[in-house]
Amino acid sequence: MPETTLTIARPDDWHVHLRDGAALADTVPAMARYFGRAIVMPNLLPPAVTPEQAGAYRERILAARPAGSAFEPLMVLYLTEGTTVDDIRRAKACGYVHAVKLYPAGATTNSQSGVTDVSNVDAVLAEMAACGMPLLIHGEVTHSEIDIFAREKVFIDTILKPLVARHPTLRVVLEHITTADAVEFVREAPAHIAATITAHHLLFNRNHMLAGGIRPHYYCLPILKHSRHQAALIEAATSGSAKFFLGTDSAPHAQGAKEAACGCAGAYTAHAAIELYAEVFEAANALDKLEGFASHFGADFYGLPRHRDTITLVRKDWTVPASYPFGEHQVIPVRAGELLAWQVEA
Ligand SMILES: NC(=O)N[C@@H](CC(=O)O)C(=O)O
Ligand SMILES: [Zn+2]
Ligand SMILES: [Zn+2]
Repeated sequence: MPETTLTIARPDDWHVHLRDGAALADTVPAMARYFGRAIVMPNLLPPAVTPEQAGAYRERILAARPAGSAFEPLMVLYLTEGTTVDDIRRAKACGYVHAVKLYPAGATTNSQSGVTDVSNVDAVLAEMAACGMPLLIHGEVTHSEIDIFAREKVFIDTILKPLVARHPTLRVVLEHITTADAVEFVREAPAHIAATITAHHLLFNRNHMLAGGIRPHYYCLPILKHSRHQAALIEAATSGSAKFFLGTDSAPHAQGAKEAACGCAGAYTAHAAIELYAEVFEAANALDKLEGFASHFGADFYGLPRHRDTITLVRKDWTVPASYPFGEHQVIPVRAGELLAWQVEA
């Protein structure tokens, strides 16, 4: 008999995009539905590069919370070649900045202010290692001659391995991993090097995006890979290893920006995040491993307390709406119009 309910400690999302402005009225309530905390990505236009800018962004998020919500946004500084050691010290001291994000310049949405050569930020990384500030990494190279499906592996081999060798105590999260190569790198690395895994990279491979028609709502970065990489991610997420934890990378874009001749990268999953992960863990016969992945390992890595309260998932079919409001626009969610098997009890 399949399990019909599952109660787990309240989960957190260790990688999400809430955007800004009018969109916050939609993205923050969606995230606050049952997530206790979220690591909020700083790739705004312009990006949040100082603790003051991150603090102002935090206030805008807090103001968009539904009445009575205890949802806590955990802020991240956007690393640029202008970031100073003093920025890191002030970020550590302010209490609300929990990490610094490395975007290789040109790698993804709003990464144009990112880093062109990581050796230019070594002094800042040394300060982060000294004060225990985690570095979150979008792990892809950007050179036009490198195949898009190889960009994560080439980044690990040519940028990340030398970086962790230069900064052996730096806490690192390789974000939204998509390959067996990333799983292997993280698994073999010391305990202070971890990874987040999205629901969509567990549920889908590149055939879902490209076979039988091109489906722009599956287009995200790093791009969906071969099913053998998907299998490696499922194995890692459901293994019970504390090095792999939940980060949705829910990244909403307006419908028109995705359904375009040159569409934006990003998949929206905040409408059904834990519900989508539950489907993956159930299919892998590993529902007993969902709580560690979703509610324990990320908090432990960031040195934050695990939540004491719980949420309950119920096995009950529901149909995902065709779209959700997104500021002045609409966003098309992952699995729009399709059935999902799990629901979170209100
Ligand atoms: N993942 C994506 O495809 N897009 C993200 C950026 C990112 O996380 O790389 C976004 O901000 O839209
Ligand atoms: Zn990214
Ligand atoms: Zn992201």
